[in-house]
Amino acid sequence: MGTEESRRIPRVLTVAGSDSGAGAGIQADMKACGALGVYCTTAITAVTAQNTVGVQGIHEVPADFVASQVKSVLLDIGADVVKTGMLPSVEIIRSLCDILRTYPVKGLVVDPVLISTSGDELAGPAILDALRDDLFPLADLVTPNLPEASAIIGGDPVTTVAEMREAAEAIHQLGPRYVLVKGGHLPGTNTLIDVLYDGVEWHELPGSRIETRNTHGTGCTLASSIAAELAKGQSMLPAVLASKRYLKDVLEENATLKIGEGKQGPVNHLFKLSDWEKSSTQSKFRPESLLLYAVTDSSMNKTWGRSTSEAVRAAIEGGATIVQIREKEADTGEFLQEAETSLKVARDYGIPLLINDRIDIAIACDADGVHLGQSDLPVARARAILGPGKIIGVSCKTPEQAEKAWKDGADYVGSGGVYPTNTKKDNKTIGIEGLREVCYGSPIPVVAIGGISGANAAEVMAYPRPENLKGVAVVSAFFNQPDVKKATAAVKSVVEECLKDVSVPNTSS
Ligand SMILES: Nc1ncnc2c1ncn2[C@@H]1O[C@H](COP(=O)(O)OP(=O)(O)OP(=O)(O)O)[C@@H](O)[C@H]1O
Ligand SMILES: Cc1ncc(CO)c(N)n1
Ligand SMILES: [Mg+2]
Repeated sequence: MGTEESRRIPRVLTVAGSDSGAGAGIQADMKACGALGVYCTTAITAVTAQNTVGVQGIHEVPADFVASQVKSVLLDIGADVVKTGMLPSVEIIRSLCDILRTYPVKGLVVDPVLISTSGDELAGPAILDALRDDLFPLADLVTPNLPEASAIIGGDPVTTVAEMREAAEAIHQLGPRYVLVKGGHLPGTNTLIDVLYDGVEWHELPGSRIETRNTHGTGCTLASSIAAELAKGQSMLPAVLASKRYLKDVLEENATLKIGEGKQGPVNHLFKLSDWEKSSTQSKFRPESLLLYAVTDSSMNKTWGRSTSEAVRAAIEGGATIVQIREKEADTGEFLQEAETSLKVARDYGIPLLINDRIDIAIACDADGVHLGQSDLPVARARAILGPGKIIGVSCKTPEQAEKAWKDGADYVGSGGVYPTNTKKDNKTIGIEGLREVCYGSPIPVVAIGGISGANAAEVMAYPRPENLKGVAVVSAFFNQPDVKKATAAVKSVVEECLKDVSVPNTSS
């Protein structure tokens, strides 16, 4: 091994149940620890079938196998802190206590999971005695919710802060160093208080109630994030406060998130890692954007005395849903300049703009992607350079080319020339039949290109058409015209008619 000091990471071992809905249980613990930079190992005590409606089933893991999981972790990876969640049998509790006496850890956080926030029972009354007699005396912290606190102290109601304080004191008598009675179930108040008791002092820790359905797993999350903070070396009160801050962020950021149809959505622990809608790992490509694809041509723009960006604006105002800057004559500086001004226009309208062939230009102006021909940079290399967040289209004349484009990471295929065209020299015409063969052989969406205009767009897009044929790409019929906006709108109305027409079979094919 090199002389380099090996890096350490705080470790938590969670001994808990699996929540198939992933808002609570083992899944919550792993995600919360991950979000807080702590390595979380697991010993699964039960597998539950759960969702946002409630608990549909529980399958207990035999106590000896829970013990094996715990030992496998402690004897190799080790743990700074152990956190317990759902412990569905007395045998599991007792075998865990035996192990913890043999292999002591720095901290033990016990979330006495009896009843989930959805009100479903997760552990029967027999568990209570084992928790009280065996596990609590070993615990640094016990974190009951209000129903659990009530059950632990024998059933007296715990629905006010005063009763929470009394319950915390009574539970502290059972042996844990600290007790945190969680106030998420406090009725009719906008301020939720958690009460932390250390045997001498009560800390009433307030938090505003956040209006959200996504509270399934709040207790597990609080307990495991406290375990994570303790594993980092925090003392108890700062660890609890840091965890409450984390949970507050999670609940606030995901207040309106919709997961599941039930009353209780899950906690979304890892929201900070990436916002899927913005993250660069999420392709921006939407197949429906291929409906009306405007491909610019600088020689036509010169003929009609308009700049590329003026042509782009007119096409978008006429209804173009995606734009490609195709420049075969200009030098790189001119091309980049055209691309940048056109990109500003496209961004104003929220329309994706791709660059034809030139991946360097696409990168330089941060375009939404590139469209590559068969003789351009190989698609796999372009994908490796551009990453997953950019759109890549590929010109294909055969189903084999389409399948290869897909395998190499393309988002869509441009297939043609469907009709003879002047805008691409020596371009083989494949016709409607050739286009359909490519569509049937392509796993990814297809846009038709080549000589398409208002006069023949219906033939291309008429129903029935291949499901993945998403639109038409047009050059001359848009840009070799006195009024680009009008010309674009004319083709758009033909195509949109075809989309509406899903009943009458196309008679011309
Ligand atoms: N709507 C909410 N807004 C803000 N904080 C909340 C809300 N609901 C719960 N909390 C907080 O979440 C933490 C967990 O409390 P709660 O009573 O929900 O635990 P629990 O019932 O064990 O949760 P679960 O069983 O779903 O894991 C507490 O700090 C509580 O104040
Ligand atoms: C498996 C599991 N553990 C804990 C909770 C706490 O709510 C839950 N709902 N499910
Ligand atoms: Mg709970």
